[in-house]
Amino acid sequence: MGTSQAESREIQGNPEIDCENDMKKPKLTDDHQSSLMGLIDMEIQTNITRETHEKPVITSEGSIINPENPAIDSEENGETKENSETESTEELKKPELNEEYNCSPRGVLEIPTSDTDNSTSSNNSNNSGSNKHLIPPELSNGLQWKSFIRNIKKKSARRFSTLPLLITSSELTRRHLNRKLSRIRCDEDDIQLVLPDVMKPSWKNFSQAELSLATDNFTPENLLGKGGHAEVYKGCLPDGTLVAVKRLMKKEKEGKEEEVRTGDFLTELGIIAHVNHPNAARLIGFGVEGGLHLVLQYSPHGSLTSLLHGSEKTLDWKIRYKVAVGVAEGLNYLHQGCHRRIIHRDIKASNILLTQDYEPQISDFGLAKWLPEQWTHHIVYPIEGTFGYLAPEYFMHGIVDEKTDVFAFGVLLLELITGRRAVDSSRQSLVIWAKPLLESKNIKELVDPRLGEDYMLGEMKQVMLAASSCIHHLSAMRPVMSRVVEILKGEEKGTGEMIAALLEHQKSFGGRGVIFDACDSDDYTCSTYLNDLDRHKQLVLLE
Ligand SMILES: Nc1ncnc2c1ncn2[C@@H]1O[C@H](COP(=O)(O)OP(=O)(O)OP(=O)(O)O)[C@@H](O)[C@H]1O
Repeated sequence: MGTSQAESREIQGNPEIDCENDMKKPKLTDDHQSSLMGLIDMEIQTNITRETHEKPVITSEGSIINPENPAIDSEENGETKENSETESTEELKKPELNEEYNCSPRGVLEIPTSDTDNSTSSNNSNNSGSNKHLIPPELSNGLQWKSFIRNIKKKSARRFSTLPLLITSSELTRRHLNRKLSRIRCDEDDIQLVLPDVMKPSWKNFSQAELSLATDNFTPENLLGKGGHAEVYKGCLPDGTLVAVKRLMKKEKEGKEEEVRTGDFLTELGIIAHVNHPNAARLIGFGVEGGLHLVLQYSPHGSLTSLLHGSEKTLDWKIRYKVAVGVAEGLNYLHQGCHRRIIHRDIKASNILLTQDYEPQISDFGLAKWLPEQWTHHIVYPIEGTFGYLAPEYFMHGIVDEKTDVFAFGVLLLELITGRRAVDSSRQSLVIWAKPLLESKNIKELVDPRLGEDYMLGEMKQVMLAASSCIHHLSAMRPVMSRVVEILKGEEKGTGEMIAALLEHQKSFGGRGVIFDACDSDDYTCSTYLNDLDRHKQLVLLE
């Protein structure tokens, strides 16, 4: 999460609640303390239902936007007022829920209540009688925990709207559970998590004292970075492991409601705990005392932004190419290789961290969305992300699918090629600047002058080809990430194979047809897109 980006995020909770339609949703009562992971699960569901705060927001980086969207306003907001936004969304997506996607990433992370709370558990979205879990006594009894729960309960009550539930206990069949889930123990604590077999991590639940010890009491000297709603501190565990402790800030300048920020934070926890790939940030543990904390693997080289744009030293082409391929593989995993289909929604240089050997890791899953298999896309509000990286169908219509990330990845590739920022200090969009040069294959003009001739021409051409196809203004024309990986590695397929791969890909998403895209029509040309982008920029800058 880049500071300016998060600073500009502005969301309002859904003021309209349809409690009567919440029959299947987890009910939280004072007597039934739900678990952290159960709450994460709810967070993910409610995340989908947020309504936009229609005011566009500008940030120091020009990074975030939340523009008024006429199409949305006229067609969907009206409906939202009467019937809830669900219906319009449903109409577009026509989801047919089945057991294959009846639990979200958050769903499988649930830690239901203690044995005495069986009644609540049965209401809980993912619980099944055979999956009882325990909250550690220090959590379930502690004031800290109670106030945390209370806080979230308020939020849950306010923000549950009428989206169809993606997860219900009845939908979780035993066969499904047996096949996909296993119970694991979470470190020494009595937390037991339900997780896919493949993952089996052992997260530690850190006490406040342990986190304070690790970070030297969160001393400013250990501050690694500050986002819009979190601060990240370097820490060292007693066994010498270096970690990054991400702490949710209590207050935010922007006025984003605390409960919404908590939601984003839990979203991040829910997703990050679910991913397991060398090119995705790794969760070591979490803490709930004295606020919400994520404990992550420490990335010694910091973010790609600092290496590419914030350092005197020129970043070698070899590392740039490694980053390009690694991020592509990480995204391909999120989209297709992961247990669930995850759209990151905020791919940008500051969210790519580098390990000791410069292996890139996708981080900051605060905006990520889980997309059910047979849905073509989400329509989301508010339109969050970072200006300069946003696909046209997203910033104009709020449409989110894999191609949203593909576009942002294309912009990231342009940064690696050119050494320029997605939006420079004079608010010039890198996409607008680079498009004509890519089309004319003007390598000399495009390539970062700091690189001189120190790059492999073949690799450079591959990265340029990938960038060019990823930033296509028509989402259907952008390649899927598996193909982007091939292009980057020079394993490009012929046209026939490409079409076959595309059809195969579509089949793998439940036979959906060509991905719906409001911008995908013959009369939506590249120049229309560039005009839109320019107008969009003006809108952001005017605010
Ligand atoms: N695991 C890590 N290892 C090293 N540094 C990290 C790690 N995680 C985060 N950081 C540093 O802290 C900064 C802030 O991280 P984070 O992703 O939480 O915030 P952000 O991206 O700035 O937030 P937002 O974009 O939501 O405003 C990062 O840009 C990075 O420099």
